Amino acid sequence: MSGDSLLDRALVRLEEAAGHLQIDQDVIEKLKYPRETTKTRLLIRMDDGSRKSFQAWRCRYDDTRGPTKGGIRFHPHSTMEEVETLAFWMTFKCAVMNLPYGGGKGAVQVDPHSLSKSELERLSRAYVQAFASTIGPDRDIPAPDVYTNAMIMGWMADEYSQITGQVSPAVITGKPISLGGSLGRNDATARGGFYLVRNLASELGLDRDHTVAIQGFGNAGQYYARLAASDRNTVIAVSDSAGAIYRPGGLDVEALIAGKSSGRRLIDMAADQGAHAIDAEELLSVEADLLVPAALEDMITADNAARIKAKVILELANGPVTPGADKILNDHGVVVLPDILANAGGVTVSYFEWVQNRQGFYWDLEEIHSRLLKIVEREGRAVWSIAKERGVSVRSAAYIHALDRLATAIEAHGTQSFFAG
Ligand SMILES: NC(=O)c1ccc[n+]([C@@H]2O[C@H](COP(=O)([O-])OP(=O)(O)OC[C@H]3O[C@@H](n4cnc5c(N)ncnc54)[C@H](O)[C@@H]3O)[C@@H](O)[C@H]2O)c1
Repeated sequence: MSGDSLLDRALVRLEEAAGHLQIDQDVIEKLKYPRETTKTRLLIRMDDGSRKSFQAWRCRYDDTRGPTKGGIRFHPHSTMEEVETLAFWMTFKCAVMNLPYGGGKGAVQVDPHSLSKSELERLSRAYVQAFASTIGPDRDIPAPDVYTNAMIMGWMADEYSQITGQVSPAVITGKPISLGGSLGRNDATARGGFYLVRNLASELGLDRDHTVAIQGFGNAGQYYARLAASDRNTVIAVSDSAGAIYRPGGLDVEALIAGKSSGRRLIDMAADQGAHAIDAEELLSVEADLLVPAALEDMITADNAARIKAKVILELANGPVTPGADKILNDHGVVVLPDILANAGGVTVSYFEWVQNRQGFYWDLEEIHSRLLKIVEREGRAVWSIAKERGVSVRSAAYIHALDRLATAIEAHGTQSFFAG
């Protein structure tokens, strides 16, 4: 665990948490490595008749607490190590929320924007053909991640049903509503984070009308902006991959969302909003009470952490703060609400989708929201109490909470597998 890869850095959190619990070394040994990672190349026919192949992976990191669960990412820079790290985080995220799942993740190394819609469909179906015996409603349940969406999940569910000869909507979550998707999945990640902040607001020192800066204006970022604005918070800065805009008096969130859906970049909307276009990096250091990273990993590092002025960071993205940055933020009194808790609303509503598919009875939106609220408040409070009682960061507390559950489950499974091989 001495290296500096993404997975090494993720494992630092495991070691830290283990130091606070009386845990058998066997448990740590089991959680240090993925259970299985399958790598393959997907060969598809392109529209011009040529054939092209793409590297693809599926990792089932740990299934002690239930079938593995985690999204599929389509990204040109995806690597096996990234997939395994994301699967590790999913293992802990499901445990923090007490969902009956282990952690998994998948990816295809592709720039999906370079494919036509029919090429994208062939690639999505090829993924399921390749991993048909890995995934399954009781084995491994994918979902959307960066650059994948409900349409892709619909194609994948359909392909799986054709292969197995059965309608199996519970094999995948994040599907279109017409194919068994759940109400409330679209904004679930942002909503979970929003409920967490609202519930802990007085402990965090955030007033009702606090100011917010959001890095990344995709699914998670846009929905967070909308929820925050509707609760009288003021969204003062937002960024996408092209740059950031800042208006101390507040931005018109709905106009920005409408502009993004018609393909405009945020910086092109600065003038309409009376906002300044600023460098993407500058967004991190604006005078906002709450900073919401909602883009990609490793955005807040030891190089820029000291410039952050926010009191609280809500990690809607996975892994946006490096361990080096964590230390600086901690020293500066910035509270980080960690990804495995802050963005777990998405997997929680995915869990609701799976439950509804299996029972064949569908809930209304009010029921989804109230069940999500209950789980976020229960686990958020539990994590906060651990942080206060033990005098540790909220991140360490979330890992301690999750590791305790994982260790109990690993021990409950018994030791037979230790002797089998
Ligand atoms: N969508 C979910 O349900 C969900 C659930 C859990 C975690 N997450 C995590 O949230 C993050 C965002 O996911 P998403 O679904 O919103 O993705 P998305 O693709 O919809 O949006 C990503 C956004 O980040 C922006 N971006 C990329 N690079 C940037 C940079 N350098 N600076 C500023 N902005 C940049 C993009 O322009 C885009 O606006 C990821 O880390 C993902 O793993 C998402």
